[in-house]
Amino acid sequence: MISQWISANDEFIVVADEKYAVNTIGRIRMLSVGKAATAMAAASFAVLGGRISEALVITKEGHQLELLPWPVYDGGHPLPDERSVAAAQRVNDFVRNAKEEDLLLVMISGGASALLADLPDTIPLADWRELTNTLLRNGAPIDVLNTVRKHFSLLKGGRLAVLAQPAKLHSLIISDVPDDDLAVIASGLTVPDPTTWQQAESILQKFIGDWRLPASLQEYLNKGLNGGIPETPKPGDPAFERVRNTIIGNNRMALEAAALSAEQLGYRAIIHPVPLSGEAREISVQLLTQLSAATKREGVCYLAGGETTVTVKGRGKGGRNQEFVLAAVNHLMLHPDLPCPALLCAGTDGTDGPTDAAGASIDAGWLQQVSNTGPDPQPFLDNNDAYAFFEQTGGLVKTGPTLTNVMDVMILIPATASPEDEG
Ligand SMILES: O=C(O)[C@H](O)CO
Repeated sequence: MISQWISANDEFIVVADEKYAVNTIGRIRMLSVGKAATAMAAASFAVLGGRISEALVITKEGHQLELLPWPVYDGGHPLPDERSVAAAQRVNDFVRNAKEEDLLLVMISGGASALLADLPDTIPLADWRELTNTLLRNGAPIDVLNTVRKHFSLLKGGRLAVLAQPAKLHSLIISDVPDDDLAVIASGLTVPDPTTWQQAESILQKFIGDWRLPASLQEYLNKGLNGGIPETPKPGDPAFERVRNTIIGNNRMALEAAALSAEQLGYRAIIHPVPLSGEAREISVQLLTQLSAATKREGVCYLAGGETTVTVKGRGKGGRNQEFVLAAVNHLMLHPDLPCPALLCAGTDGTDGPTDAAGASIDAGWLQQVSNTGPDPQPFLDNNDAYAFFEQTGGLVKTGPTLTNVMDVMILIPATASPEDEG
């Protein structure tokens, strides 16, 4: 994707629809952050090579690529850790003190919000981790989570772009959020932020449940609400006049590529019209019921994308994709009259929750065997322990890090469907 969006000749560096005249720009510097950071950096290097005078790459552990000519640092994910604090400091040092003629290329992909813990001085990392964990476990969707992140931050919510002034800044962005909302992806590092302290407060009231905000966060919130901490920069802020943000990849592109593959295999591919969102176990059953009504269609492959959430009530291990498939298994076992489709649900980044699996998959043969020999999926579902269930039954999908990140993909082939070409 990068090579479609960046090109260079003796006169111009072209980034998306922006032409930067070589004789007017000084240094070209690059910051790449997120789960796709190393792949994006390597692809940019392939196009721009030595024209990039300096680069900083921040990614998740295990998402490294060898042979990058620049330093690559890890941050913690899904919960930020000390590495995320150091990474944020590095980013801060890297982008400030820019010169007017500099061009800062920023490669952004999902995961960056946790990889950078750009916390104000008064907020200890431990408090921040606890808050992030609580919001995640209580099923906060990404736009909600990132509204909070942007307000307790030194770089998010467009502040990185403000820090980089007066340089020209161009971000190329891979979206891993619903509707490709620029202000939500990676907490909108280079995008003006329409959200407010008041919204952050209502979200906290709604999503932290019985947990009490630690004093450091409560004090910071109160200060924000009372005007003691400036709001995030808003749309229309002149600081963004020299800033461009371009989305170069998203979930829809992955679904279209999957549809093409399915059609090459002889299926008729149908892309689900709405992105998946909501509680994984509920959406899974809704979709099964809806699509099983359509099982008379021969040779169909349904594809859906999006990102569900899990409200964690148990103590098990899993991720939203594994829980989605586990809920389907449970439903199918409770309704043996329903034909079992082939179903796969996985994160395109290769990681589902805090596990080493991308997701899970089942088919009729697998279900038959598990129905005969157990275990019963219900207790695993009650304990949010999808990983253990699929580990025992052989349903985990493991790809390892894919070095990209465009949310999740679900593939469902109804029981009666078969490819035109059996081969
Ligand atoms: O990093 C993040 O904020 C999420 O992956 C969404 O982009």
